[in-house]
Amino acid sequence: MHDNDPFTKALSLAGAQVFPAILNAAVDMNLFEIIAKAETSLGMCASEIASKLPNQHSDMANRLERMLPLLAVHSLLTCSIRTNQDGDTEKVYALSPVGQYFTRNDQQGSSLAALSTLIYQGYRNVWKDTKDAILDANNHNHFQKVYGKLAFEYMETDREFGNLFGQAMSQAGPLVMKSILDSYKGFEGISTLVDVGGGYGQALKQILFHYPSIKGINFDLPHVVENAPPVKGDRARPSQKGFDDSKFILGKGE
Ligand SMILES: C[S@@+](CC[C@H](N)C(=O)[O-])C[C@H]1O[C@@H](n2cnc3c(N)ncnc32)[C@H](O)[C@@H]1O
Repeated sequence: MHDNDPFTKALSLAGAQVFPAILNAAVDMNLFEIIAKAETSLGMCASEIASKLPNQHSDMANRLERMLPLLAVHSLLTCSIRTNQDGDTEKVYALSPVGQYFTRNDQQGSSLAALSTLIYQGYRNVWKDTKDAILDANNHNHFQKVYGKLAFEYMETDREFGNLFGQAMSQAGPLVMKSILDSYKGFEGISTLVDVGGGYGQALKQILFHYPSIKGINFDLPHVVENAPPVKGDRARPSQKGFDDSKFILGKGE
């Protein structure tokens, strides 16, 4: 059987739920952060990774050895063979350029980890009845049907979900904004910029960092603004290119 053989492809799709579950477990267990700190570029073997986990048991490395190849098949890790001093070989795993996006190792602490947790765990009740969202003619907002409220109203009552949403947006957003700022020049010449629905204000902070003369107003719902982590700037050197947080204002919507 070949990889592109229809039965092989169909069989792998029949088990398609396994990969999101393993990716979610890897994010929850901080595996990408652990592997990112490997001492050599070749990476770490399963028992070395297991030794860094807070939970220890004798089968841990063996269980990791069953999940790490799946992450490698999906290009999140690289896998190579290391020969030890005694001549034994073992598999070692390192972070790939794709896997880097699931760590928070860049300067802004941006990452796709919280976004994947939001989509897998945060929305788990929404996924259960997906077909209902299609078949029920009266279902115009599936989130509202499942939770009894519109998404942003619900987030005000379920702070855990609201915080996860806020983290997902503020950690993933900068990765997109970085490319926008590289090519889009429409912010040039603006004196005041209002980000309506700006969440925790990370996107606005990035724009103000590139355009220090802009005054920014981050506008969002009161509970979002109240929970936003403080935005720290570069007040000591406001005339230099950088982010001056005296120009950053939080606006509360209703
Ligand atoms: C998809 S998120 C965008 C997050 C943000 N732009 C970022 O990059 O992190 C949409 C945002 O709109 C906000 N929002 C929804 N309804 C709002 C309203 N009536 N007034 C102000 N903000 C609102 C939500 O709280 C949420 O933070």
